[in-house]
Amino acid sequence: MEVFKYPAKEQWPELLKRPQTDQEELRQKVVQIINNVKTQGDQTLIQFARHYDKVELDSVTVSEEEWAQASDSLSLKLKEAIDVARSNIEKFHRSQKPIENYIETSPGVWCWRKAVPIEKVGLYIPGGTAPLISTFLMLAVPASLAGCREIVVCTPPNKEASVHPAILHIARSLGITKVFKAGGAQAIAAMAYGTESIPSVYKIFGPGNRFVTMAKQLVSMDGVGIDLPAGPSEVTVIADHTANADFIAADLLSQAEHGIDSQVMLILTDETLISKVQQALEQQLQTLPRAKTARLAFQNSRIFLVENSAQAIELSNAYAPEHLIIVTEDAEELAEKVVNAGSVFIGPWTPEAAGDYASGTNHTLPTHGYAFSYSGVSLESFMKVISFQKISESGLRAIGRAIMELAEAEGLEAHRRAVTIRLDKISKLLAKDNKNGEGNDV
Ligand SMILES: NC(=O)c1ccc[n+]([C@@H]2O[C@H](COP(=O)([O-])OP(=O)(O)OC[C@H]3O[C@@H](n4cnc5c(N)ncnc54)[C@H](O)[C@@H]3O)[C@@H](O)[C@H]2O)c1
Ligand SMILES: N[C@H](CO)Cc1c[nH]c[nH+]1
Ligand SMILES: [Zn+2]
Repeated sequence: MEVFKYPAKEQWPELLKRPQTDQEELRQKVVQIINNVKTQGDQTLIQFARHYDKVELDSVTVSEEEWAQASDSLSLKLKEAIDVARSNIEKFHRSQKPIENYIETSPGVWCWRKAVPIEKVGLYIPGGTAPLISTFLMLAVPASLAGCREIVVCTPPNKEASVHPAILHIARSLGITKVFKAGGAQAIAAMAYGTESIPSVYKIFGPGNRFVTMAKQLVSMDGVGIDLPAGPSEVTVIADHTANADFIAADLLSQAEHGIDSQVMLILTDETLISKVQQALEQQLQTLPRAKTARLAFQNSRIFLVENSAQAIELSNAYAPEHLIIVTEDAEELAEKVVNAGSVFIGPWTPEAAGDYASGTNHTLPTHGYAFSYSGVSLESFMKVISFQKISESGLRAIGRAIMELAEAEGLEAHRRAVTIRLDKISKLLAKDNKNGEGNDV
């Protein structure tokens, strides 16, 4: 990892750049894949599985036998780990249930919102280099809690031309039956437009590589909802003299091992940590199975030495990392100053891996600078909030003038008349009541 000592602010934009890819070339490739799926459906999925996943599929559907064997093939330890993670994810996401506020904005004018589940959702579970069982929990648990009626799942087939049994085990426990063997951009297209086997959905969720992320962005232009651009993983660590170099190295490696396009950043206020972390990284890489991938990811990654924690947080906010770990004396205070990040991990005992798997927060998070404007997946992501209003006659009289004035200013006469026609009617009714001696307000 290249080291930058006290970089001047003008250099920050260049130093904080994400790994670049030729977006136009990528877009053209993905458009082609999407078009193939639109015209040839399942056949394209089977062809791409042969080409990219190196497996021969008869069908993209999971067989009865695969479903039946899934749970038995898992160890008890893995099942227990899944239960712990699921329980915490459920607790945290259940607490996100939107509150329905019933507000009287003016006398007689009532406004409220109601959250309803999105009826049909598609979950993409990455599986190119690792079967992300945890991503399935992160998406399927809130989708179920939200009450989505139809949950469609796509994940690349593994070497056995099947789906990881843990995914099937979790699916069964949540009552999800529509799991398909399809990966990459073609899976996104299948869930957006439908194929013979895969139903189309209203909104697609899930992280993935650049092909998946580009496909989500392209189908979103065609009216299909997407959660967020959740691409190659990132972590930034802010550390001072109190931090443990071995812990820092482990956390940096945990994201670098995801893929060669991952990016990890280390911001230090203590110069002596630079060599300590570098040594720890080298030592841990010796026994890391995915060391080759991590080393390549380090080519995109950087170490910054800054003067104090205020500068550290400013630099991190200017980068907007997917994950931010803060291990400084004033970690909680610094965490208060975070304005751009997907998820924050405070103190030495909070590894980023905890959020990846089992603390309860969602790990589907914005990358590539999207944390400037996007949040990670939550329970609300699986819901739409519909606004309602009800106005009484007196309520319309109270706000009618404002509506008419604004409509007139916009030159939209029909809008103005939609109010005048009612106010005229109210006036006539009032006049009639007065004549009859009742004089009630309406
Ligand atoms: N941001 C987040 O919240 C988050 C969460 C988990 C994982 N991730 C990221 O998700 C990514 C997962 O990537 P992955 O590759 O392991 O799995 P993936 O499932 O996203 O992609 C694998 C599929 O990509 C397609 N593909 C591979 N090479 C291709 C090519 N040259 N042209 C067209 N299509 C091709 C194949 O169909 C393959 O099945 C990683 O970058 C990881 O960091 C992000
Ligand atoms: N760190 C990834 C999100 O960027 C999520 C993940 C899944 N499994 C392990 N990690
Ligand atoms: Zn991870």
